[in-house]
Amino acid sequence: MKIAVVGTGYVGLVTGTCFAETGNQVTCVDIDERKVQKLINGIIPIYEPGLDVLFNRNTAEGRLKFTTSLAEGIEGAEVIFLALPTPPGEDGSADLKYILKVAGDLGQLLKEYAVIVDKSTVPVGTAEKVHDYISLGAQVEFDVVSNPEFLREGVAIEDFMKPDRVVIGTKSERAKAVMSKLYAPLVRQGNPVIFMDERSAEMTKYAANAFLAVKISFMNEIANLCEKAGANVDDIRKGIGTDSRIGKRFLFAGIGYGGSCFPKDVQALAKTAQEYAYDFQILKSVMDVNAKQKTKLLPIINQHFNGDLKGKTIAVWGLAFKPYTDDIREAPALENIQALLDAGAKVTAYDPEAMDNVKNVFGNKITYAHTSYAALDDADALVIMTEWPMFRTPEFNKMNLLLKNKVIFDGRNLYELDQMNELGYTYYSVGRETISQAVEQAV
Ligand SMILES: NC(=O)c1ccc[n+]([C@@H]2O[C@H](COP(=O)([O-])OP(=O)(O)OC[C@H]3O[C@@H](n4cnc5c(N)ncnc54)[C@H](O)[C@@H]3O)[C@@H](O)[C@H]2O)c1
Ligand SMILES: O=c1ccn([C@@H]2O[C@H](COP(=O)(O)OP(=O)(O)O[C@H]3O[C@H](CO)[C@@H](O)[C@H](O)[C@H]3O)[C@@H](O)[C@H]2O)c(=O)[nH]1
Repeated sequence: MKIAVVGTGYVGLVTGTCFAETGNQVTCVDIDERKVQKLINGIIPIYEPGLDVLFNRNTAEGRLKFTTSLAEGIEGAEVIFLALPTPPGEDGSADLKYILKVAGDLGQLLKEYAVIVDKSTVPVGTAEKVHDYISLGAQVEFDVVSNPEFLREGVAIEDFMKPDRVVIGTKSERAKAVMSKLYAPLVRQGNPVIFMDERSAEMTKYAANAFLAVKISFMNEIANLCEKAGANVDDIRKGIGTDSRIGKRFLFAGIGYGGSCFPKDVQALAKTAQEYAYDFQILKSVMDVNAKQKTKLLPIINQHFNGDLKGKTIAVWGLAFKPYTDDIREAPALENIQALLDAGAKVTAYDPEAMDNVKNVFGNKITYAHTSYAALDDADALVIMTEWPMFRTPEFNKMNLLLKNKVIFDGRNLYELDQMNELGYTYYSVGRETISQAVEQAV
């Protein structure tokens, strides 16, 4: 099948590459000329494990192409995916300007029937709006389908090629047949294609992300209560996660969720609720809890240094919003580093993939270490923000020689409490230990 993907960000690139891998002829379109030139030259602008192998194979075999021309990209395409940004507008709702601009352009350009697919995360009613915008110029028949994407960064290829489910929102039998054919190689027994109407598909995407954000925030609140009550959130996680009704995943307490999706999508769903005059209380709490959780370690760090961080050197391990990505959008590390700088501390940071992106934010305000150990050299304490696997089993002997003080503030609960005790570390983590009265007052 010939398909077009408009937008070559995370989702567009993965969608295009994976559909090329399943034998389709794919053209990806982006207005960013530099990005398109890079892609034509074989340079992938994002770090995503496994993407390079598929990308190289499919570009080499001519199934995956790139252009800045929408007209050229959609020529002869049976399916046109819109994988465009939907950032928060000023009021928190999803800004549809990128989607509706392309929809208007498509109306002028379509020469034969095509299925236009909203792959972006868009609020209820967007498929209808896209339909209206295309209709303004279209001389041919077309359908607009909502097909939200559920991939996670870092495991995007696996998520895309072996999806738990594929949600397709359309009432058109013709579009259903086209989409079923396209997804046939990806859906396995038990991992179904679920058909529904457009509005329900749009809402499904927000419901999924908001539910996961609720799950994480709930555990973060349990963790905060554990600290007061002298319980251990890791044990609680195991204790409840083994109940199949609850499930083991997304129960990890820490310093809150970040990334390009949960924060903006929870906010956008809250805005949708407001538009329909529905008071969605849980969402308001989730946003509130997460905002507090992201900077949870700061008062503890401050208290540890008796309220004086001036001149202290803090090593920070982990800058990306989660491991296996270089994405720093809404990463808790950014807010924490800024607060440490504001308090007069010096920051030496290390991340295996996200350093270049962080340099664009902090420039020379912080120091960038070449290795995780180099970041510790003469540091007064270590702060852990992202759970990259390499941080899980460090050589503590080496760390002991480099750190000025054996102090770790761990936002991701990487180490066992007993182990840290034995090693003689002052170790602060999330939800696993009664924090001292003094710190508790500061929190
Ligand atoms: N990133 C994720 O993990 C993820 C997962 C699921 C869903 N989503 C959703 O998918 C959508 C895209 O997310 P993303 O992270 O890939 O976005 P992104 O910002 O990384 O990429 C969007 C791309 O669209 C391009 N673009 C903008 N206007 C254009 C136009 N008129 N024509 C062609 N290209 C244009 C931009 O240059 C950019 O390359 C969002 O709605 C997001 O919420 C993202
Ligand atoms: O138990 C957990 C799991 C995750 N997180 C945090 O939650 C955030 C999001 O993690 P994750 O969901 O793995 O990353 P994303 O790539 O943002 O993926 C989410 O957002 C995408 C965009 O909408 C969806 O497609 C995915 O299904 C959805 O998981 C990160 O900051 C994680 O550190 C926790 O704090 N605890």
